[in-house]
Amino acid sequence: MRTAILASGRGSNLQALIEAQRSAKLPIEIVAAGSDQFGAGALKRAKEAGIPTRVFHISDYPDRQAQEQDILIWMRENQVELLLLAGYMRVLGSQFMRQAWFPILNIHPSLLPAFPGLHAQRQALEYGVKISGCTVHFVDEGLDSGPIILQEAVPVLAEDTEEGLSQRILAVEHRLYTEAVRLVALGKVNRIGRRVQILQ
Ligand SMILES: Nc1nc2c(c(=O)[nH]1)N[C@@H](CN(C=O)c1ccc(C(=O)N[C@@H](CCC(=O)O)C(=O)O)cc1)CN2
Ligand SMILES: NCC(=O)N[C@@H]1O[C@H](COP(=O)([O-])[O-])[C@@H](O)[C@H]1O
Repeated sequence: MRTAILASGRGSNLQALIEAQRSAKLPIEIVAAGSDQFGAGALKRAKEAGIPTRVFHISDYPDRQAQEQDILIWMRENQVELLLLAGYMRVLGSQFMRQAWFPILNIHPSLLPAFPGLHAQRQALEYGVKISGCTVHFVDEGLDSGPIILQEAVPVLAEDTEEGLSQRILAVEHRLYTEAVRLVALGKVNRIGRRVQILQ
Protein backbone atom coordinates (compact mmCIF):
# COMPACT_ATOMS: atom_id res chain seq x y z
CA MET A 1 0.00 0.00 0.00
CA ARG A 2 1.56 3.30 -1.24
CA THR A 3 1.91 5.41 1.89
CA ALA A 4 2.84 9.03 2.60
CA ILE A 5 3.78 10.47 5.99
CA LEU A 6 3.37 14.06 7.22
CA ALA A 7 5.41 15.17 10.24
CA SER A 8 6.37 18.50 11.80
CA GLY A 9 9.06 17.50 14.24
CA ARG A 10 11.89 15.12 15.11
CA GLY A 11 10.21 12.10 13.47
CA SER A 12 10.67 9.20 15.89
CA ASN A 13 7.28 7.77 14.87
CA LEU A 14 8.24 8.18 11.20
CA GLN A 15 11.49 6.36 11.99
CA ALA A 16 9.65 3.52 13.69
CA LEU A 17 7.41 3.13 10.62
CA ILE A 18 10.41 3.16 8.25
CA GLU A 19 12.15 0.48 10.30
CA ALA A 20 8.99 -1.64 10.48
CA GLN A 21 8.62 -1.40 6.70
CA ARG A 22 12.26 -2.39 6.22
CA SER A 23 11.87 -5.47 8.42
CA ALA A 24 8.81 -6.45 6.37
CA LYS A 25 6.55 -6.10 9.42
CA LEU A 26 4.51 -3.60 7.45
CA PRO A 27 2.93 -4.36 4.03
CA ILE A 28 3.35 -0.74 2.96
CA GLU A 29 5.70 1.22 0.73
CA ILE A 30 6.54 4.66 2.15
CA VAL A 31 6.72 6.65 -1.10
CA ALA A 32 6.91 10.20 0.28
CA ALA A 33 7.45 12.21 3.45
CA GLY A 34 6.35 15.81 3.90
CA SER A 35 6.46 18.53 6.51
CA ASP A 36 5.13 21.99 7.17
CA GLN A 37 8.48 22.89 8.70
CA PHE A 38 11.86 23.56 7.05
CA GLY A 39 14.57 21.54 8.74
CA ALA A 40 12.19 19.07 10.41
CA GLY A 41 14.16 16.14 11.84
CA ALA A 42 11.56 13.83 10.31
CA LEU A 43 12.61 14.88 6.80
CA LYS A 44 16.28 14.27 7.59
CA ARG A 45 15.36 10.75 8.69
CA ALA A 46 13.29 10.19 5.54
CA LYS A 47 16.12 11.42 3.28
CA GLU A 48 18.55 9.08 5.05
CA ALA A 49 16.14 6.26 4.24
CA GLY A 50 16.03 7.29 0.59
CA ILE A 51 12.42 8.52 0.77
CA PRO A 52 11.52 11.58 -1.38
CA THR A 53 10.63 14.59 0.78
CA ARG A 54 8.78 17.87 0.38
CA VAL A 55 8.28 20.95 2.57
CA PHE A 56 4.93 22.74 2.49
CA HIS A 57 5.78 25.83 4.53
CA ILE A 58 2.87 28.21 5.04
CA SER A 59 5.05 31.17 4.01
CA ASP A 60 5.10 29.75 0.47
CA TYR A 61 1.30 29.97 0.16
CA PRO A 62 -1.35 32.71 0.29
CA ASP A 63 -3.33 30.69 2.83
CA ARG A 64 -3.75 27.25 4.43
CA GLN A 65 -6.15 26.04 1.74
CA ALA A 66 -3.52 26.67 -0.95
CA GLN A 67 -0.95 24.86 1.18
CA GLU A 68 -3.23 21.85 1.57
CA GLN A 69 -4.16 21.82 -2.14
CA ASP A 70 -0.44 21.53 -2.89
CA ILE A 71 -0.21 18.60 -0.50
CA LEU A 72 -3.09 16.91 -2.34
CA ILE A 73 -1.35 17.43 -5.71
CA TRP A 74 1.77 15.81 -4.20
CA MET A 75 -0.37 12.90 -2.99
CA ARG A 76 -1.81 12.43 -6.48
CA GLU A 77 1.64 12.60 -8.11
CA ASN A 78 2.75 9.81 -5.74
CA GLN A 79 -0.45 7.78 -6.18
CA VAL A 80 -0.84 7.67 -2.41
CA GLU A 81 -3.28 5.14 -0.94
CA LEU A 82 -2.72 5.85 2.78
CA LEU A 83 -1.64 9.00 4.66
CA LEU A 84 -0.06 8.79 8.12
CA LEU A 85 0.20 11.87 10.37
CA ALA A 86 3.18 11.41 12.70
CA GLY A 87 3.45 14.48 14.86
CA TYR A 88 1.95 16.71 12.16
CA MET A 89 1.05 19.93 13.94
CA ARG A 90 -1.54 21.30 11.57
CA VAL A 91 -5.26 20.65 11.62
CA LEU A 92 -6.24 19.53 8.11
CA GLY A 93 -9.05 21.65 6.77
CA SER A 94 -12.49 20.48 5.68
CA GLN A 95 -11.76 20.98 1.96
CA PHE A 96 -8.69 18.74 2.26
CA MET A 97 -10.70 16.12 4.13
CA ARG A 98 -13.48 16.19 1.52
CA GLN A 99 -11.03 15.75 -1.34
CA ALA A 100 -8.85 13.08 0.30
CA TRP A 101 -9.42 9.78 -1.50
CA PHE A 102 -7.24 7.85 0.96
CA PRO A 103 -7.63 6.97 4.66
CA ILE A 104 -5.71 9.21 7.05
CA LEU A 105 -4.39 7.95 10.41
CA ASN A 106 -2.99 9.88 13.35
CA ILE A 107 -1.11 8.95 16.52
CA HIS A 108 -2.03 10.97 19.60
CA PRO A 109 -0.32 10.86 23.04
CA SER A 110 -3.41 10.44 25.21
CA LEU A 111 -6.38 8.11 25.60
CA LEU A 112 -8.82 10.05 23.42
CA PRO A 113 -11.31 11.57 23.86
CA ALA A 114 -9.34 12.74 26.87
CA PHE A 115 -6.86 15.55 26.22
CA PRO A 116 -7.16 16.30 22.48
CA GLY A 117 -4.99 18.86 20.75
CA LEU A 118 -1.55 20.00 21.67
CA HIS A 119 0.46 19.15 24.81
CA ALA A 120 -1.73 16.18 25.71
CA GLN A 121 0.87 14.84 28.15
CA ARG A 122 0.94 18.18 30.00
CA GLN A 123 -2.85 18.24 30.07
CA ALA A 124 -2.86 14.77 31.67
CA LEU A 125 -0.35 15.74 34.35
CA GLU A 126 -2.18 18.98 35.16
CA TYR A 127 -5.49 17.16 35.40
CA GLY A 128 -3.97 14.59 37.73
CA VAL A 129 -5.00 11.41 35.93
CA LYS A 130 -3.38 8.17 37.09
CA ILE A 131 -3.52 6.54 33.66
CA SER A 132 -2.82 8.08 30.29
CA GLY A 133 -1.60 6.46 27.08
CA CYS A 134 -1.84 6.83 23.33
CA THR A 135 -4.40 6.47 20.57
CA VAL A 136 -4.28 5.67 16.87
CA HIS A 137 -7.35 7.01 15.11
CA PHE A 138 -8.78 7.79 11.71
CA VAL A 139 -8.55 11.49 10.99
CA ASP A 140 -11.77 13.38 10.27
CA GLU A 141 -12.68 17.05 10.00
CA GLY A 142 -12.79 17.37 13.76
CA LEU A 143 -9.78 17.68 16.04
CA ASP A 144 -8.64 14.25 17.28
CA SER A 145 -12.28 13.14 17.01
CA GLY A 146 -12.06 10.40 14.38
CA PRO A 147 -12.92 6.70 14.98
CA ILE A 148 -10.42 4.99 17.25
CA ILE A 149 -8.40 2.08 15.87
CA LEU A 150 -6.10 1.13 18.78
CA GLN A 151 -5.33 2.49 22.23
CA GLU A 152 -2.89 1.49 24.96
CA ALA A 153 -2.70 2.72 28.55
CA VAL A 154 0.44 4.08 30.19
CA PRO A 155 0.48 4.69 33.96
CA VAL A 156 1.21 8.22 35.20
CA LEU A 157 3.81 8.06 37.98
CA ALA A 158 3.80 10.36 41.01
CA GLU A 159 7.18 11.83 40.07
CA ASP A 160 6.44 12.12 36.36
CA THR A 161 7.55 15.22 34.52
CA GLU A 162 6.06 16.13 31.11
CA GLU A 163 9.25 14.88 29.47
CA GLY A 164 9.31 11.63 31.44
CA LEU A 165 5.70 10.80 30.72
CA SER A 166 6.10 11.79 27.05
CA GLN A 167 9.07 9.47 26.62
CA ARG A 168 7.24 6.52 28.21
CA ILE A 169 4.18 7.12 26.03
CA LEU A 170 6.36 7.59 22.93
CA ALA A 171 7.85 4.11 23.31
CA VAL A 172 4.31 2.69 23.21
CA GLU A 173 3.34 4.93 20.28
CA HIS A 174 6.07 3.45 18.09
CA ARG A 175 4.75 -0.07 18.61
CA LEU A 176 1.04 0.83 18.53
CA TYR A 177 1.22 2.92 15.36
CA THR A 178 3.11 0.17 13.55
CA GLU A 179 0.47 -2.38 14.58
CA ALA A 180 -2.43 -0.11 13.56
CA VAL A 181 -0.88 0.58 10.15
CA ARG A 182 -0.26 -3.14 9.66
CA LEU A 183 -3.92 -3.92 10.39
CA VAL A 184 -5.20 -1.17 8.08
CA ALA A 185 -2.83 -2.19 5.26
CA LEU A 186 -3.96 -5.82 5.59
CA GLY A 187 -7.61 -4.79 5.39
CA LYS A 188 -8.29 -6.05 8.91
CA VAL A 189 -9.94 -2.81 10.11
CA ASN A 190 -13.68 -2.46 9.62
CA ARG A 191 -15.36 0.90 10.31
CA ILE A 192 -18.99 0.85 11.36
CA GLY A 193 -19.86 4.48 12.02
CA ARG A 194 -17.68 5.57 14.92
CA ARG A 195 -16.87 2.02 15.93
CA VAL A 196 -13.86 0.18 14.51
CA GLN A 197 -13.74 -3.61 14.44
CA ILE A 198 -10.37 -5.37 14.23
CA LEU A 199 -10.80 -8.52 12.13
CA GLN A 200 -8.70 -11.52 13.14
N1 LIG B 1 -8.60 17.44 10.51
C1 LIG B 1 -7.69 16.97 11.39
N2 LIG B 1 -6.40 17.35 11.30
C2 LIG B 1 -5.49 16.87 12.20
C3 LIG B 1 -5.88 16.00 13.22
C4 LIG B 1 -7.26 15.61 13.29
O1 LIG B 1 -7.65 14.81 14.17
N3 LIG B 1 -8.12 16.12 12.36
N4 LIG B 1 -4.93 15.55 14.15
C5 LIG B 1 -3.78 16.44 14.28
C6 LIG B 1 -2.69 16.07 15.18
N5 LIG B 1 -2.88 16.82 16.39
C7 LIG B 1 -3.03 16.03 17.51
O2 LIG B 1 -2.90 14.78 17.44
C8 LIG B 1 -2.93 18.23 16.42
C9 LIG B 1 -2.04 18.98 15.67
C10 LIG B 1 -2.10 20.39 15.70
C11 LIG B 1 -3.05 21.04 16.47
C12 LIG B 1 -3.13 22.54 16.47
O3 LIG B 1 -3.83 23.17 17.26
N6 LIG B 1 -2.38 23.13 15.52
C13 LIG B 1 -2.42 24.62 15.33
C14 LIG B 1 -1.04 25.16 15.06
C15 LIG B 1 -0.11 24.78 16.19
C16 LIG B 1 1.25 25.40 15.94
O4 LIG B 1 1.51 25.81 14.79
O5 LIG B 1 2.03 25.43 16.89
C17 LIG B 1 -3.26 24.92 14.10
O6 LIG B 1 -3.42 24.01 13.23
O7 LIG B 1 -3.68 26.08 14.03
C18 LIG B 1 -3.93 20.29 17.24
C19 LIG B 1 -3.88 18.89 17.22
C20 LIG B 1 -3.18 16.67 12.93
N7 LIG B 1 -4.18 17.25 12.09
N1 LIG C 1 -1.43 16.39 18.71
C1 LIG C 1 -0.42 15.72 17.98
C2 LIG C 1 0.69 15.23 18.87
O1 LIG C 1 0.87 15.74 19.97
N2 LIG C 1 1.43 14.28 18.35
C3 LIG C 1 2.58 13.78 19.09
O2 LIG C 1 3.75 14.47 18.67
C4 LIG C 1 4.87 13.60 18.94
C5 LIG C 1 5.71 13.53 17.70
O3 LIG C 1 6.91 12.85 18.01
P1 LIG C 1 7.85 12.32 16.83
O4 LIG C 1 8.08 13.49 15.90
O5 LIG C 1 9.09 11.87 17.55
O6 LIG C 1 7.12 11.21 16.16
C6 LIG C 1 4.30 12.21 19.30
O7 LIG C 1 4.32 12.02 20.69
C7 LIG C 1 2.86 12.32 18.82
O8 LIG C 1 1.96 11.50 19.55
